[in-house]
This record gives sequence, C-alpha cells and structure tokens, in this order.
Amino acid sequence: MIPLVEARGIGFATRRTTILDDISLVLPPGRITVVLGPNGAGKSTLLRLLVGELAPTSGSIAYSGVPLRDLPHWQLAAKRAVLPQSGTLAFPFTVYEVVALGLDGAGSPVAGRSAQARIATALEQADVAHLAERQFPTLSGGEQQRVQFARVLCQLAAGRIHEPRQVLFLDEPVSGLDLEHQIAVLETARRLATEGAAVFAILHDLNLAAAYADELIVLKSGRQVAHGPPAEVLTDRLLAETFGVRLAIRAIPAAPMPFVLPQARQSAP
Ligand SMILES: Nc1ncnc2c1ncn2[C@@H]1O[C@H](COP(=O)(O)OP(=O)(O)OP(=O)(O)O)[C@@H](O)[C@H]1O
Repeated sequence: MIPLVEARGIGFATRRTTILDDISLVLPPGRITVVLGPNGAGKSTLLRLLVGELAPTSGSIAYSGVPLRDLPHWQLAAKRAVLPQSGTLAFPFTVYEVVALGLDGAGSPVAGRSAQARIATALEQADVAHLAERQFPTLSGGEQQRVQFARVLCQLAAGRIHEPRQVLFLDEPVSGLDLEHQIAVLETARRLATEGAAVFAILHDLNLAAAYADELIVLKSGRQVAHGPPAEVLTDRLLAETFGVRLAIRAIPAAPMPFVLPQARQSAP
C-alpha cells in the first residue's frame, strides 16, 4: 500500500547549523504516529517540513507517491490539515468565523447549508459550540486551542469532498488543555484514523503517547534515536538517554499500556 506521506532521508540545515538530519518515515492510513523528544529536538521542524511549510535541504517528501513540491496549494489543503503549536490571531474574528476558515481546505468553495453543517459539526466535536459568537482573542488559551482544533476538523471535513486520503498533523495539541479535553482531542484523532486518515502528532506526555500511538518516533538533537511501537520504544534506558532523567516503565494490571513514572515513585500505589 502506498503511504499517505513518505519522507526519505530528509534534513534541514541553516548556514550555521543542522536542525534535522536524515529522517525517514511513512504515515500510513489508519495509524497514529507520535513524535517525542526534548525541547529543541527538531519535532516542530519535522512537522513543518512534512506539511510543506519549510522545504527540506536534503531528502524528499511525497504524498501518495506525488512529490510534495509538485502539489499545488489547493490540493495540499484538501490532503492535509495542520494544528500548529500556537495559533495567534490578531484580528477580532468570532469563533464561528475562525472555524469557517477551515472551509478553505475544500479546494473549491463550499457554501450554503453544506458549509454551515460542517462548521456546526466541527464546533460540536471540539466542544466550542457554546462559544460560537465570542470574539476569538477574548477566549482562554485552552479554549482558543479547541477552536483551532475545530477549524482543523472543519478543513478535513471540507477537503474530504475531493480527497478521502487525508493526513492530520498536530503540534502539541493537548499542551494547554484540561484532562477531559486532552482525551477528547486524542479520541477524535483516533476516530479519524479509524476512518482512514493518517495522524502525526507531537506530544510531550509519555503516557498519552503510549496510550494513543501506533508508532513512536523519538528525536534527539535533530536525529531519530528510536522508531517503533510504544512497547518496544519506551524503555527505561531510551528514556534516560533521551530525556536525561531516570524514569521507570511500570505495568498497571488490566491497563492496556505501561505507565511511565519517575523512578522515585515506582512503589506508589
Ligand atoms: N529558522 C531557524 N534558524 C535557526 N534555528 C532554528 C530555526 N528553526 C528552528 N531552529 C532551532 O532548531 C531547533 C529545533 O527546533 P524545533 O522547534 O523543531 O524543536 P522542537 O523539538 O519542536 O522543540 P519544542 O519541544 O521546544 O517545541 C531548536 O534549537 C531551534 O532553536
């Protein structure tokens, strides 16, 4: 099967420094790939290369076999949606208007009832329907993040008219959210994957990564230091070498995934 996205040996360097070096990965439909790594490891840079926001200085990226550089913007907008790390918006748009920006992902205009239905569904899915008339800049950080997630969901729904093979990119999607909404966002990502999308998410929470990832990629200093299913990748040694802290993987009876705890708390109930 042709992966939705394939990167071969990609790197990104400035005149002064190499930020990413020789990363290869595939994003297959139905799978959630989670990227972990310390601050400055190159996670967001990798995402920005994969979505076409930056051009790699080495290697190549293809969407369903088509080189990324050959895809016109409107086609790319239907194929992939991106939730950036922080989405500041200076204009006093309402929440409804921000989510409606996602309709641009359709590749051709979506209007009338079809557009309204997509916006309404996205508002509901991100639990921001009650905020629809509010001015976006007046929302809390977590509320703004959920509205941006709704915009992304709206873009995917609009793009699906032309493009069923879609990729969702999430850069720290749960960092400012309360527990209920962290789980809601990742459950939505899981549902979209079950429906055939490929999901690429950057997370800092090792336990959420273990719970939701089909594949983990661990970056350190711009290099890939591990790649595989969580149960293989998340070892005490890898975590100590990557994050410089002593952690312990602890099996929880009846839990589907092991939990990662600081070693000092290994014996906690
Ligand atoms: N255009 C640039 N010029 C120079 N350095 C850059 C540029 N973009 C990113 N960097 C540096 O590259 C490194 C990787 O940045 P990146 O944002 O990809 O890290 P990250 O793993 O996403 O970090 P975080 O967890 O803090 O979000 C950092 O040291 C950053 O300062």
